[in-house]
Amino acid sequence: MAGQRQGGVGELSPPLLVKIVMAGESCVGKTSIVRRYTEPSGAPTSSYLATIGIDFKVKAVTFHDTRVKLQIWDTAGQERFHTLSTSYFRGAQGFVLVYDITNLDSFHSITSWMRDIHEKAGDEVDVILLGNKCDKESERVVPKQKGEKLAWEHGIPFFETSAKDNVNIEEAFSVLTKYILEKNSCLLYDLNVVDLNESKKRTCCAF
Ligand SMILES: Nc1nc2c(ncn2[C@@H]2O[C@H](COP(=O)(O)OP(=O)(O)OP(=O)(O)O)[C@@H](O)[C@H]2O)c(=O)[nH]1
Repeated sequence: MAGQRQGGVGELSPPLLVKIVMAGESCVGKTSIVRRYTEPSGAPTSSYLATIGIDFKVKAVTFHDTRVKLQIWDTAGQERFHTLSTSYFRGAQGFVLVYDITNLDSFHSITSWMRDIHEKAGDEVDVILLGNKCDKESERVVPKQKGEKLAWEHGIPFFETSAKDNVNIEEAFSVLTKYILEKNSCLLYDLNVVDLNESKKRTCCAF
């Protein structure tokens, strides 16, 4: 059980570090989703500002008494940043793969993004698929069933989300975190600057 393992709140152990990477085409809403999840008043602004290169945010969560520090890397979806963006895939434990329900190309590109993820981060990483902008129902071109089918084919969870209306954002990250922690993979404790030698040690989760 997560509550009985080291890393529990009561023991004041350092949090586990989990690296999550946002992936998907430009303008699908990756930055807006990260902002909505990590900032208290994280509603997206109506003006679009493309991510240049890479950005990251940190969010501390407690999961079944285990403290977790989510390091969320927000990559740029523009083609010219593709090599840079995918270079950050290595070492990630989880991916939030996003398309826009009003943009068919962004949906069709998901298979290629999945290939990139497995090529760079291995087959064991956890991925969730998000069909974002579900508040724009009148402009929808990707039926929900198509998203569900694609996710089913890849064996990954699926949510339709709205960063604008805050629909399913918390739920999506919560499911991804749960999957990562349950996988019993080796995660690092975030010892920060307390003891640099200790922080290099790998510690296996014992769920
Ligand atoms: N209606 C609606 N608009 C959204 C939603 N999420 C994002 N947007 C808008 O979509 C545009 C692009 O959002 P971003 O979050 O910058 O997209 P991105 O995927 O990070 O784009 P890149 O940085 O180019 O990769 C912005 O104008 C947002 O306000 C949503 O859920 N609903």
